[in-house]
Amino acid sequence: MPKFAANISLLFSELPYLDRFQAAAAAGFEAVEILYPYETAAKETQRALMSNGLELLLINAPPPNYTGGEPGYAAIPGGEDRFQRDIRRALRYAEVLRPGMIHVMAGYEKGLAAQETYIRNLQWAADRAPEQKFTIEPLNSGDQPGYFLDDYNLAVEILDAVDRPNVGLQFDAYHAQMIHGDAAQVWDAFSTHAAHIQIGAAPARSEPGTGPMDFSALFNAIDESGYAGWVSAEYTPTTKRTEDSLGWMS
Ligand SMILES: O=C(O)C(=O)[C@H](O)CO
Ligand SMILES: [Mg+2]
Repeated sequence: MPKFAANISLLFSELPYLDRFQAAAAAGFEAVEILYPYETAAKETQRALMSNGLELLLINAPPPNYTGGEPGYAAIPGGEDRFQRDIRRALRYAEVLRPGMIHVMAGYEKGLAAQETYIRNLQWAADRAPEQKFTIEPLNSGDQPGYFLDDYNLAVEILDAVDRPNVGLQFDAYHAQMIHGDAAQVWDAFSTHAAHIQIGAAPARSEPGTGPMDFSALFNAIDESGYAGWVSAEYTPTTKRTEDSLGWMS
């Protein structure tokens, strides 16, 4: 069985932000992700992580409030200055919070110029912080119409062109299923590029077991692939209390 982490932007969101850490630890999690930690002073989040013995796996860049709600500028031609400011800000948080990874959001743009911009910006980020791991994640176009990175083949093309050891693929089983129709097949095809895994059940992005996806088979495939990292639960629980949605873990 893979080791499971909790994305506390979605899980435990029935609780105030700072209370989610204790709830995650009490539910047995040893690691968490926070999509956007930027509204709280980094020291406060650091205290919450440390006092609950939690490892921080991942944050996103950029912070959506700071950018006016846009999910990223990495693939926006002409947005390079903004992108660099975003990454510097994320890195300031990362200095305190020490996330294993920063997911770099691409933004809404299509075409060759966007692709070239994305590659150059990712190289810039990777070279600016060579000790920091960065990820890119395809998001399905039903949830994110017009988002640049909407396909796993494209993600690998980008990673090959970026060609930096500290930039990898974030495999999200929910998005993989929504984009390509079979998350397990996507895992088989792209697992060698995976730096991180997130899970949620299509089509509602709910807990495993609530849709047609076969998570036992997927977990077996993940184990068999030799992937030794975390598998982070990133879904909206169908239950009132997140704890009541965790039956799939056993
Ligand atoms: O939507 C997802 O699956 C993500 O992981 C993004 O980070 C959303 O912010
Ligand atoms: Mg995800």
